[in-house]
Amino acid sequence: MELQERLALINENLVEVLNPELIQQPWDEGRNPKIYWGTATTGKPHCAYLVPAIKIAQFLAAGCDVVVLLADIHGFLDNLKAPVELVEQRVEYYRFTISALLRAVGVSEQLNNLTIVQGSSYQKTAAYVMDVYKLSSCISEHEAKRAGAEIVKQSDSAPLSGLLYPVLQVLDEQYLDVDAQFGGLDQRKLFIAAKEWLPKLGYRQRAHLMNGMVPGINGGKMSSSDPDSKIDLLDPPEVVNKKIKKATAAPKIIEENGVLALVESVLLPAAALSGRREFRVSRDRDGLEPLIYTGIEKVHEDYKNDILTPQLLKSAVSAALNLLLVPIQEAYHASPEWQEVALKAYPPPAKKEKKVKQKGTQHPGLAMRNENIKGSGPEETS
Ligand SMILES: N[C@@H](Cc1ccc(O)cc1)C(=O)O
Repeated sequence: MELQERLALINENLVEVLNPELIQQPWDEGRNPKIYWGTATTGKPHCAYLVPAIKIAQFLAAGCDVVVLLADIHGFLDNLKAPVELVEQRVEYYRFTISALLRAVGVSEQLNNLTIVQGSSYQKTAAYVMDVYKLSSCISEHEAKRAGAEIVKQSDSAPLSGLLYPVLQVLDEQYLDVDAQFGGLDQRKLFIAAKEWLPKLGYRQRAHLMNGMVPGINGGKMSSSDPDSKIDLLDPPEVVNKKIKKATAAPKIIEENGVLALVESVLLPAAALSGRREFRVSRDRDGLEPLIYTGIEKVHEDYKNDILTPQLLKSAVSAALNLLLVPIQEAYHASPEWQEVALKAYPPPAKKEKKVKQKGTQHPGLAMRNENIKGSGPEETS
């Protein structure tokens, strides 16, 4: 592949790249650029994870070396989104899910230029920990807070660990020995911090590659705590169909349309990876020829003109998404280990006892017992 072709594949669908020259430089020096993507092992990965998975497939296809970081320590640094006692199971759940996800977009795990690394495997070494202390002493509390503002959950009584979160993420670039970090646009403040902070310890700056955020299927932010705003990778077809049917997709309006966003950032690029960039909308029910799209521009145009109606769009998106999820769900159902880890990593909420109406003085102490039952379920994560 020509260099220009490789760079085009790396940059496809990215919204911003900082220091792009650092991607090309390794090739000039006769080696492959090494790019990493990190994910904190918190809530169950959902459909939006298809976006980084597709980018990773493209980086590999362009001849880059890729590291996927399962950031387990980050999982609890951020407000205990993954409670400490569940962290190990969450990493295993992510390992199964991310591997299946990558296979679903055509990445073979046998590739020797793809490595999956668990954060705690090196983030507890003496050298790394010493660098955490050193870096913490050269940046201000304010800078650490600003760097994590869009990623770390903000609250009035935020734990100190939220300030360490960006420090560790920045050091990961050095310790994973990469040329670039890839992530969503929400990582931007942290990426800028990495550029500024690494040289303070005498380490080199890295390139940063950012993809746009995929809106939730309700048009707003995709949130793990609102099950209707996102589609779980293991949601069976009927659930996917139901969620998409309920999704916001105003006729003729392409802005904030989460269903159209799925076509643009997931379905078309995934189809391209499998060899044919095509999004097909069946119109059998109306006895018409299918609409076949090879790019998002025409999809938008037809949507604005109501040739592609919300109803047609939704059923085509459901069908294509379900097809993409088949291999992931097959892998899950074929793996008792994965199923077992799912239960341990995300224990079903403890059943709440039925609240009994207080009946005056005949039942003393009841109010207090009911108070104690409150909040006994496991942590909600996002
Ligand atoms: N900040 C990333 C996770 C991450 C953690 C550590 C890293 O080194 C890189 C990425 C997220 O929001 O999911």
